[in-house]
Amino acid sequence: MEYTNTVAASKITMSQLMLPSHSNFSGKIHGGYLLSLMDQIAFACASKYSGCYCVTASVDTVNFLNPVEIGELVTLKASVNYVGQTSMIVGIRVTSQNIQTGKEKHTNSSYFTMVAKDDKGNNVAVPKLILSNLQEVRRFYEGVERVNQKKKLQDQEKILDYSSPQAIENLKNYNVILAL
Ligand SMILES: CCCCCCCCCCCCCCCC(=O)SCCNC(=O)CCNC(=O)[C@H](O)C(C)(C)COP(=O)(O)OP(=O)(O)OC[C@H]1O[C@@H](n2cnc3c(N)ncnc32)[C@H](O)[C@@H]1OP(=O)(O)O
Repeated sequence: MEYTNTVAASKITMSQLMLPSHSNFSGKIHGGYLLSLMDQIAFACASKYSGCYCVTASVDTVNFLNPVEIGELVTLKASVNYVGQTSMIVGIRVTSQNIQTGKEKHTNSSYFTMVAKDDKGNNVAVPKLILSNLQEVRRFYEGVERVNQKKKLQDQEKILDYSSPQAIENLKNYNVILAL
């Protein structure tokens, strides 16, 4: 029988009350703490989907859209959006709610690439992803695009000769002073 799983089966929601011990010097919740929560839910989501221990291979841009206050309830939602052979892209959305007023704000979103491992630490194949609706199809194609963009960026980094006369000349378009 084919080794499969659904997006729905990968879904996880996690909520946590923000305590004073999670705050930074300005009294807001520390961004690093939120990143750690995002890594935890990415791990849980990928492990739940694949049935394996998983490691974080990469974290895409994480924008901090709104500060989180002490006493707010932070909720993270995650699902597997894309699978390769051994990797999975987990989409994560973070919101924060003032419990007294009920007012909710979107604080972060990001995509974590997780890789499944076997007991010996070797990368291992993940289940084929069953896409059950058009939203899941859209998210899958967004994952395809992320993988392609990353490959393109890696190729460009290999091609760029930063010491070429053109590259040196081009620096005048930036806010830098060349002092070699
Ligand atoms: C025993 C039970 C205990 C339970 C206890 C629970 C504790 C619960 C605590 C929870 C807390 C959270 C826990 C989080 C888990 C960590 O925090 S893990 C720590 C941080 N991460 C690491 O240490 C990973 C270290 N790196 C590696 O292991 C390997 O380099 C990697 C990332 C798996 C890549 O494997 P590789 O063999 O070098 O490379 P390769 O075969 O080219 O790539 C394999 C796949 O990864 C993809 N990939 C590789 N690099 C990248 C990249 N940079 N970007 C995107 N994709 C990539 C490839 O495209 C490929 O995808 P597929 O085509 O197979 O789908």
